[in-house]
Amino acid sequence: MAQYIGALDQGTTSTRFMIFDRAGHEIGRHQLEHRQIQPRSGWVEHDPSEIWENTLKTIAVALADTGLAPADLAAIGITNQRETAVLWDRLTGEPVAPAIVWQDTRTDYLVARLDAALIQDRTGLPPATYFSATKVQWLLENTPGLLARAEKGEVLFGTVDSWLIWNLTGGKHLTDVTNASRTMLMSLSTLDWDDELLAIFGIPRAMLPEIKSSGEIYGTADAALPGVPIAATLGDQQAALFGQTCFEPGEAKCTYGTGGFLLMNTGTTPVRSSHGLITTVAYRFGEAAPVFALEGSIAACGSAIQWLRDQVGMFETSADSETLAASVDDSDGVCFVPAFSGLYAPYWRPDARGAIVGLSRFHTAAHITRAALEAISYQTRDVVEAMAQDTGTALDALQVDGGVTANALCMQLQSDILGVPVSRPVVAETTALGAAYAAGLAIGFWKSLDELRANRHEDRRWQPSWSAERRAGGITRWHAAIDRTLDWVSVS
Ligand SMILES: Nc1ncnc2c1ncn2[C@@H]1O[C@H](COP(=O)(O)OP(=O)(O)O)[C@@H](O)[C@H]1O
Ligand SMILES: O=P(O)(O)OC[C@H](O)CO
Repeated sequence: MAQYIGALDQGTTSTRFMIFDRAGHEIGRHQLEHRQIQPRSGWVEHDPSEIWENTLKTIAVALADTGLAPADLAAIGITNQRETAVLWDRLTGEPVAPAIVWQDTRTDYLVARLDAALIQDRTGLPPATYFSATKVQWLLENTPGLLARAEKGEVLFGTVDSWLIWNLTGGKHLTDVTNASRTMLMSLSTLDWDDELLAIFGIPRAMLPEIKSSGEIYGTADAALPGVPIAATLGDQQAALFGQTCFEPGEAKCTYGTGGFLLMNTGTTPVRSSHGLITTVAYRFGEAAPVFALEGSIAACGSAIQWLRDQVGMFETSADSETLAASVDDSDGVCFVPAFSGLYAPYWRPDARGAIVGLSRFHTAAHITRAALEAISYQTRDVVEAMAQDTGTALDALQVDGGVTANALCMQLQSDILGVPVSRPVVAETTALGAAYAAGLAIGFWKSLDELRANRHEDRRWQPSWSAERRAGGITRWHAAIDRTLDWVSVS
């Protein structure tokens, strides 16, 4: 058998192809950013063709840089930004519209009309612009002739995993159950598309992909990787949970990328949240029982840093945020709530918008940047609290990963604000690693979950240093700042 497994990680900001060996060590990678297209306030789009072109380039360069051939890969796994909706023409394979990205809020008026109890009960998701269903509905209602073509099966829908599999295999229309669970169209009890939901959103079944498990051979990649089996697909947050080897109920991780996502494995029984969390599918291998997770999704995490960098111009690179924030001892009472797309978990307030409060003439870019790092940590604390209330178990440490965890100050603040240790693994690219692990397990490259667990090694651990009084004061001020962001826009 070939000695390596590949992972294609198509994230909100960038696309990367990574290659791992049997010990879970990274052998090589290539990564390319794509454009964040924001034609109007609240709209966020990606160009599906650009994403596909970047996919081909990252695969080619990663192979060239490592001197490997496709035949050296035993399989690849795919992992992707979730919820983002892509529609394309079945005959030409061309996108029929820009992809509507998970952060996009243009469909808030459609969400406001939904029966929240029905949606939540059927899908495990609180109705929100975040999920795919209203994005597809919006495209069908606002593109002349599209609905008629979709009804005839001429126009297809998929989340980004489906788009990539379609292109990699030359025309298979599939998704996996973790991605399907984010569309707001799948029943959590049948794990199939739900006819009543399809009717509510006006989405023809003919345009939907077939729902497969997260780990099985879907086909071989004829483009870019001739002959290599595609053996796993998971949404990126579920892949990170898997890559962090959270295989047992109660094990959790938090990934800090463009958004922030805390997932806890809840075993083979879905746990319903009473505190603003999502019930989602964590993974399923073949016909085995599905494993579920509780998730706290935070809309803006690294994107708050990107915003200060790109829109406001406070620093040159994301890494500079750490140096700038470290130049002051604290945020001196400044709070930054990056509710750019409203607030997700545990608040689910589409009417909220971002705010920086507590400013005086004394404050500088350093205080605001430090407040952004604190906000990432306070938002995470809010979902950790909700998780503790739902499960009755408090976390005794937090496993972290994702781009923002390169920021040691942010991780120290996270430990201070949570009051528990924060642990980052040696392989911080746990999303890609999780997709590789799932693919490797599906083809027998790795034999057991225990073998994968033995590969996890801690790189760095941060210990809490704040007094309980300081922590309590910070949390009170954070919640006061949250209150000031609410009721800012009308969503009906
Ligand atoms: N040193 C850093 N400090 C703070 N934020 C960072 C740092 N490095 C990267 N980021 C942020 O991390 C995000 C990218 O993380 P990544 O895990 O690649 O995200 P995604 O999967 O969403 O594309 C960006 O928003 C970037 O601004
Ligand atoms: O691209 P990321 O890592 O920010 O993840 C995006 C999530 O999948 C959205 O639900």
